[in-house]
Amino acid sequence: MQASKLIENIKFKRIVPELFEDFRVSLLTQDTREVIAGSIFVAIKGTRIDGHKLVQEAKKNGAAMIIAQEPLPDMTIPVVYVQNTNRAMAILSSFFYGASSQALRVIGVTGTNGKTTVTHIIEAIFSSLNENTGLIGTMYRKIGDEVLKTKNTTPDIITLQRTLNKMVEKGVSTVAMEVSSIALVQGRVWGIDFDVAVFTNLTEDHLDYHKTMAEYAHAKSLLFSQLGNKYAHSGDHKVAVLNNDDSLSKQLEEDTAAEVITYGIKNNAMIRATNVEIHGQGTNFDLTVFNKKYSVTVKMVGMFNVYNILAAFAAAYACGVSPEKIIKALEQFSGVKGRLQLLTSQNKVSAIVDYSHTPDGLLNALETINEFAKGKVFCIIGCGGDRDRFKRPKMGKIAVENSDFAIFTSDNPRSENPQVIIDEMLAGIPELKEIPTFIDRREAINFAVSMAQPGDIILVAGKGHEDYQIIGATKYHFDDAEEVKKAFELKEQMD
Ligand SMILES: CC(=O)N[C@H]1[C@@H](OP(=O)(O)OP(=O)(O)OC[C@H]2O[C@@H](n3ccc(=O)[nH]c3=O)[C@H](O)[C@@H]2O)O[C@H](CO)[C@@H](O)[C@@H]1O[C@H](C)C(=O)N[C@@H](C)C(=O)N[C@H](CCC(=O)O)C(=O)O
Ligand SMILES: Nc1ncnc2c1ncn2[C@@H]1O[C@H](COP(=O)(O)OP(=O)(O)OP(=O)(O)O)[C@@H](O)[C@H]1O
Ligand SMILES: N[C@H](CCC[C@H](N)C(=O)O)C(=O)O
Ligand SMILES: [Mg+2]
Repeated sequence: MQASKLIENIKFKRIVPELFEDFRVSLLTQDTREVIAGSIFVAIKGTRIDGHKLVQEAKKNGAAMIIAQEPLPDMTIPVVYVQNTNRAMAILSSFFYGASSQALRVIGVTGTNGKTTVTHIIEAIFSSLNENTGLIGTMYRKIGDEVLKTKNTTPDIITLQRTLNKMVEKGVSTVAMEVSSIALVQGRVWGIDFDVAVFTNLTEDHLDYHKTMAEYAHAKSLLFSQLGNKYAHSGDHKVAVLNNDDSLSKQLEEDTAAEVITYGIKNNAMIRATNVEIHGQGTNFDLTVFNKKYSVTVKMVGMFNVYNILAAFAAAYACGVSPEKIIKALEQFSGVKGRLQLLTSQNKVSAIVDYSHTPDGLLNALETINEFAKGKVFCIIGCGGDRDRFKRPKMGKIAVENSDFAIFTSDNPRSENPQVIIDEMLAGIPELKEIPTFIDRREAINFAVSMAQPGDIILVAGKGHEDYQIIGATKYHFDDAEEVKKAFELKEQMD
């Protein structure tokens, strides 16, 4: 695509110099490290770095044009001044990468907990129909069977548009995508044509970023207010999938112009589960789809997973998939790595690796485990550094009150002092209770495994699928499931 043609898509701009030699754009990027000859570099003012300060580096690396919102010294390459480079990046990337979301069925999932799980269930449903699927989220980006690494749960808009473009090339038809509140606020999904928007729940997290629960709720609502504001005649039918048991859904229903489909357990809903029975190996429930009833058995456990299943069911149903086909896929689905992942030692001690890293997530995981635990429940928990501090005392309290034996340790301390994080967790405990604490997560796991007796369950919470631990600025290899297996082996050798 020619540069002149691409920048035509921005209405209000000033080009310096006004007349420039046109060129074929090789790449559109906001990152100097990606720039190649013939690139357009978009200068973004980030939280750490101001891209405007890197324009010389971009030029040195081959950039042929700069998009900026602040005055730059004479550049000798054309500079397009716009009011907001973030918005310009969203517009340009949509045109440069062929507005691929319009050619795909895009299902966006937002909410504090359950996004990764719901997107995986949705992917499994559409794969079972022999569709070529795409998935974008915390763990990876997946194009069919190809797995691509990812930095953020919801990538920046250029990476996102590039990924969707690749999905179209590879024949993907349906994409399940996690949409984080931070991404919504930062405009990382501006211009994405969602077909279905799913809301899981809203509980406390990310208050370091959003400051108040009201702002956090507003961020989530953007996915719904941006959905379905035009009614196309081509059957391009937008649907909002809302959780009737979460009070925010009323607000989201008001925010969207799309048709709404509700799900729930406690309150009446269009898609509803009743008679839920959870046992060690899975869950049974009755599913009412409008007025029709089905009986369902799934391999996943936990009341919260019934919500996740209902959310995914409603999303697929909204796309016209029959209940029978959805149920068949649900019954096959065995869960997501690091979400209530069960490991058992030869001497019958169980460990569950789970990604619960919010107060609500931790409470849900512990409540589920307590439902089927025969022996004692251990809970190994830490809280991430450089993230919401307010959740630390709450998570400490939840761990102590809902397990027989809580052990506090480090999650990803990042730039913070790990002992300070542990002390903030200890501050949430009402009485002066003796809690074993280990800065070293491996030691915490070994300690719990050495203490546990046959029949006991050890919840290793907070890091789920993560195969790293970030201490300071260094990312070390660390995998909870691997560590548990090693600790089990060590114990078996000693016994
Ligand atoms: C606080 C935050 O949200 N930061 C995000 C933000 O980065 P930033 O504003 O700090 O960017 P920056 O590092 O200052 O860089 C500014 C600009 O300079 C450019 N740059 C930078 C360095 C360089 O050498 N060359 C260069 O060109 C960068 O490409 C960027 O355009 O924009 C980046 C691109 O979109 C994101 O990758 C980055 O996410 C960081 C890694 C992060 O940790 N974010 C977390 C808080 C987050 O977004 N989490 C959510 C929710 C998670 C969940 O609940 O599941 C997520 O969606 O991941
Ligand atoms: N619907 C739910 N309600 C409450 N807790 C849940 C729900 N689903 C999952 N959880 C808990 O939250 C943890 C994280 O689940 P999941 O990864 O699906 O959420 P997520 O929204 O993608 O999280 P993240 O914001 O980190 O990407 C799980 O390990 C589980 O303990
Ligand atoms: N998406 C969440 C994941 C938290 C996972 C936890 N292990 C941590 O590092 O705090 C975040 O970035 O806040
Ligand atoms: Mg996720």
